[in-house]
Amino acid sequence: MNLGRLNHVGVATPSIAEAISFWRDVMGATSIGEPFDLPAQGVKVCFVDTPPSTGSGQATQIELIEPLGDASPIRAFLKKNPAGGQHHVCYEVPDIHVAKAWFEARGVRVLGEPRTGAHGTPIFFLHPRDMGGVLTEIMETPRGNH
Ligand SMILES: CC[C@H](C(=O)O)C(=O)SCCNC(=O)CCNC(=O)[C@H](O)C(C)(C)COP(=O)(O)OP(=O)(O)OC[C@H]1O[C@@H](n2cnc3c(N)ncnc32)[C@H](O)[C@@H]1OP(=O)(O)O
Ligand SMILES: [Co+2]
Repeated sequence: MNLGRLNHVGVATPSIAEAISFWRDVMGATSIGEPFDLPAQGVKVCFVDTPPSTGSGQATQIELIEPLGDASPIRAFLKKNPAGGQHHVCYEVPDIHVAKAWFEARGVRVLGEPRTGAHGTPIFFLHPRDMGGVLTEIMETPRGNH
């Protein structure tokens, strides 16, 4: 399995609207996307892109997520962390099925089957207890970005 780049850091928030003001006014972010709903994943999402250092690399991304619906998987997290907080990290891989088999063969709990994530490619999550306490998302690299 070829582990790829860190695609995004997921930050849970009770209010994407308030988080956008913070990232714009306090953090000085200039590339803030339009929030969009992902009902199948139980979240409202908004991407905040931070530019690459001059002349090198790719932008980094904060993925703001707000609960959508009663069954949202982040409601329990926000109950423990009412102001929100760093929720997960996401790495890219070239092939989601090869990656799933890789982690399963190493006894890491894969949470559910691959499904389409916020970037439009297949994703799955790895249980934080098997990942040093870090909820980890694995996503297939968008075509054209290989
Ligand atoms: C997919 C769309 C988008 C994208 O990028 O494409 C997203 O990223 S959406 C992100 C939201 N979706 C998910 O998080 C789905 C995966 N998450 C889950 O399945 C659950 O949240 C799970 C299983 C990680 C935790 O479930 P729950 O909170 O209901 O259970 P517990 O409270 O009992 O937690 C069990 C255990 O895990 C620890 N925990 C929970 N959340 C986190 C976290 N974000 N980071 C680190 N650790 C976490 C919790 O403290 C418990 O640990 P314990 O030692 O037992 O106290
Ligand atoms: Co994510």
